[in-house]
Amino acid sequence: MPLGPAFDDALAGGLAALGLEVDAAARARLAAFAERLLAWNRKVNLTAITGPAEVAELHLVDSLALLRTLGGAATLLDVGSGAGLPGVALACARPGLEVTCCDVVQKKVAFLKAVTAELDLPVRARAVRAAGDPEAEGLPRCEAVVSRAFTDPARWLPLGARYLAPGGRLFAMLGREAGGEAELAALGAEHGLALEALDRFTLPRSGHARAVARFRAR
Ligand SMILES: C[S@@+](CC[C@H](N)C(=O)[O-])C[C@H]1O[C@@H](n2cnc3c(N)ncnc32)[C@H](O)[C@@H]1O
Repeated sequence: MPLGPAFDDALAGGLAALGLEVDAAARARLAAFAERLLAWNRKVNLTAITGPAEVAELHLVDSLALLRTLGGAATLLDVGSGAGLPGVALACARPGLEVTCCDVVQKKVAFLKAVTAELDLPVRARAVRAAGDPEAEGLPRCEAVVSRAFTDPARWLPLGARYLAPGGRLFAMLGREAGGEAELAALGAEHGLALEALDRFTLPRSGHARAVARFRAR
């Protein structure tokens, strides 16, 4: 079922506010992803956010904000992907990006497999509990490693760093509680990571403050 103008407006407004260029084909993939997410949500608990405009801004635009700091990464691992956020949203927006999503809940991974096959996206979905041992878990080491709403930075940095390919970047997606640059840099240093960028932004419709922190191995 089409999501209607509220979805299109919130997506367009959010992308414009963040200065993100996402072409018409990618927007169509994002809409198709959101439609299937809401359709599956009636039988599998994937998200509490169900209004079309809210899905566009709080899920899709928030996920796509990562494009501002992603650089030229060719491979991306999304840990605790849930309904595919941010991994599937990023695959919709950047066709060349090879994405692996993992989640411990089998039903969510069934959704990820179904939606990415239907939309013909280069996404692998794995049902596994990420515990920091990529080889044993069948997860790749990637140039970009990310999670959203998965755990706090103090736990995420040491775990996520285990999945970095040489020269890769680790991303922490942060909400209102994002610490200052000095605090994040100190936390990174504890785990052998250098803070490279702290990108703060505000989602225009909701006014929610967000940030993305990017780290590299020292
Ligand atoms: C709050 S949800 C966030 C989902 C999605 N990233 C989002 O932003 O909407 C956290 C997800 O992490 C998954 N999860 C929790 N611990 C995990 C682990 N160790 N490995 C993989 N997935 C995990 C849960 O099943 C859940 O789907």
